[in-house]
Amino acid sequence: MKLLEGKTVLVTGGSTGIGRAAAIGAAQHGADVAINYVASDEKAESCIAEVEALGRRGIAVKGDVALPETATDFVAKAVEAFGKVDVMVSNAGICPFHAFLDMPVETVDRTFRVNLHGAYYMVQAAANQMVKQGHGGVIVAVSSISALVGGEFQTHYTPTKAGVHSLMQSAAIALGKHGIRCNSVLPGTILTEINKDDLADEAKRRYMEERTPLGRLGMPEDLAGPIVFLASDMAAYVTGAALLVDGGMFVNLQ
Ligand SMILES: NC(=O)C1=CN([C@@H]2O[C@H](COP(=O)(O)OP(=O)(O)OC[C@H]3O[C@@H](n4cnc5c(N)ncnc54)[C@H](OP(=O)(O)O)[C@@H]3O)[C@@H](O)[C@H]2O)C=CC1
Ligand SMILES: C[C@H](O)[C@@H]1OC(=O)[C@H](O)[C@@H]1O
Repeated sequence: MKLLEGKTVLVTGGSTGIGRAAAIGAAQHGADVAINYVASDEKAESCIAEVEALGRRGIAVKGDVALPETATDFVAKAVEAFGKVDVMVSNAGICPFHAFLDMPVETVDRTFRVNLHGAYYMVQAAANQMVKQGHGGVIVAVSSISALVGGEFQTHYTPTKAGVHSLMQSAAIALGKHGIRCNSVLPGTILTEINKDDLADEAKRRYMEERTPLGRLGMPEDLAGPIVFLASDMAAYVTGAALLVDGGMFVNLQ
């Protein structure tokens, strides 16, 4: 059964990792897809090639989500190509691991601007388009298990993920009257570019695997199903919710 037949789905940070898996998952479920990305031209093109190989339409729009104009431009280009926006997956993010006491101001500012300001601008731009269209819509934000727990080298990152989680709760209230649902997914540790260097440390990787009741770290594709589900009518009465997708890592105290 195809869950997103005829829908237009926008994904930020769609060139690699979780965003790419969400874009391809949406296309597999019948959606046309627009992705945003900031640097990886070839990877963005190859994502769109995969979308088109599935018989769906796709466009890639380059832009830094930290800038508000990237959001309005992304939405405008998607509307130009496909006529509407049904779903926004706000996913783009960075996590430059660094110790707390000597954290550079620039690293803090950039992480906040990309992960939190970027999500805010994208969600707002998509919501304005959905309100204008007048037939509701869906926003799914990629938050993190890190919205709920800390990380020694993520003191600049975890507050942004808590912020994204909170943004979805408030947006669900602000946008419910327009028929727009807002939810977040909270991935655990998923093997992507964002943590390639961090998990190159064999001992750390083994420790993270052992903390996971399902016995393995996540793959980007593990997020595609939950994101497609939340974007679909199967989740028609789900808003303001947060779905952990972490192999059980969060509940594993002892
Ligand atoms: N991997 C994990 O364990 C977890 C990840 N997450 C979250 O998932 C999201 C996706 O990360 P993940 O797939 O792991 O990492 P990746 O590094 O594989 O993907 C990040 C994506 O975001 C894009 N991006 C980065 N900065 C910007 C920017 N300024 N403007 C526009 N696009 C940008 C990248 O584009 P480009 O390739 O062009 O640089 C890329 O498409 C992030 O929000 C992250 O916080 C949450 C929990 C766990
Ligand atoms: C980048 C980390 O490996 C990843 O990001 C998160 O949000 C979680 O903390 C994961 O461990």
